[in-house]
Amino acid sequence: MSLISHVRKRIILNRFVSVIDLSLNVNNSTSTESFIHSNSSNLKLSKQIKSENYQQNVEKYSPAAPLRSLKKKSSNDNYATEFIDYKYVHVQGGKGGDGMICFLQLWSNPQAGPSGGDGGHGGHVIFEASKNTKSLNHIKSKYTGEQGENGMRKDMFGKNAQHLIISVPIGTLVKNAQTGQIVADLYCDQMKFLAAKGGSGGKGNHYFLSNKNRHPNVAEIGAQGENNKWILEMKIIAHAGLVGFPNAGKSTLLSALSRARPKVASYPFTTLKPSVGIVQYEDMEQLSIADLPGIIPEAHCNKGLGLDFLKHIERCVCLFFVIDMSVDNPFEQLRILMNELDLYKSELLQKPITIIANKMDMDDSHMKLKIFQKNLDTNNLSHLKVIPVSGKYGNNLTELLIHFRELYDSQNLNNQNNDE
Ligand SMILES: Nc1nc2c(ncn2[C@@H]2O[C@H](COP(=O)(O)OP(=O)(O)OP(=O)(O)O)[C@@H](O)[C@H]2O)c(=O)[nH]1
Repeated sequence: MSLISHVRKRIILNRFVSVIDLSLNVNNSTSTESFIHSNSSNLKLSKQIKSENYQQNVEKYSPAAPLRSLKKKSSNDNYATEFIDYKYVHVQGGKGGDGMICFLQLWSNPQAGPSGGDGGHGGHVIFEASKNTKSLNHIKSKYTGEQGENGMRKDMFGKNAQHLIISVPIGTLVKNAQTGQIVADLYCDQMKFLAAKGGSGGKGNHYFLSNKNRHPNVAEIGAQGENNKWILEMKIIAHAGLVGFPNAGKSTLLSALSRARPKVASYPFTTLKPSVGIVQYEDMEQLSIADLPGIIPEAHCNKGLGLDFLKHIERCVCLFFVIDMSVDNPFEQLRILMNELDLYKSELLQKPITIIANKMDMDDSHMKLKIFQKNLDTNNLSHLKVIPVSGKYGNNLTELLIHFRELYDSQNLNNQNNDE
């Protein structure tokens, strides 16, 4: 055994023994060997002893003292990170590498001529649509491309820099920050937009060799990359948008379906901006749902959160109408919602619509649901699928999620993204 491994073994043994000693202090009946042979059972044993000691101490000193627990965050403290649907980005292409000035000196030919290599090109900054990117939250305000490598001696060229690829969600619009003009629509997966060109590499002094100038003492400096300012805007904010009256339970439902934590409260207009949650299926497919601000009659005339809210609906691929089954006339809610959408933009009603009958845990909700469905039949709306749920208690959400996935697969909501 080498000296080092011997010393290491001693250290490990010492540490082990000190753990054993600690445990032995509290339970002398356990022998050292038994610790060595069953280390895991020791841990359990020492934990048990510690908790027994703790109990004793509690009884000895402060029998009435309550155990302090970490303050539990209420769900309302834990807001969803604000959904960002546009970002202002400053992009700078990477600088080209500088050309080299040097002269080759060989033992046979001390003046073998200029041999400075060219600099490598700077990296471009590229926006690329990716189906795995669901939001613009990760986008920074400034990106600079990588710099090209400088040219080297013996005519060695510097390496070109790697391009910097920034992934954005499918359906991102790129706008000129100064004019607001749309310059690109990244509507399908892996579609790219060259946001800033990298600078070209400078020529080394070998490039300037001519009959007149046999000793060029000059080389180019690498060019600066392009400097551009863009606005990235998400055209589509979610696969499905939760549309409903204030207090219908949209935010509660989104929290139950995803990890988003929008603000939930019993007063109307708690949701002022859309928040988006991601639902992940077993095959790793991710679908997004947006909790949209509540709608009230005459929203199309800009009442309540009015046009702002309606603008967001346009950017969802399918619509889930959340109807509160605890109110006197739930069908009236649906009628007003459809009417408002129709008056704002009738095309909105062409989107796939599903009705979520929410608050089914409330008294009379089942009776109201029956009347609601009869009303659908009499108003020629029987083709609309109704899914009864309770967002608060998580009832029947699986059916809703299965329906959402089927809708996605059958209509290929992704393709719809592309067409819009
Ligand atoms: N009993 C019951 N109450 C619910 C249910 N879903 C939501 N609520 C309650 O309804 C109230 C409003 O819920 P929110 O989720 O904030 O409603 P919202 O539609 O997002 O409201 P706005 O943000 O104003 O548009 C809260 O007090 C919830 O606890 C449900 O399924 N059953």
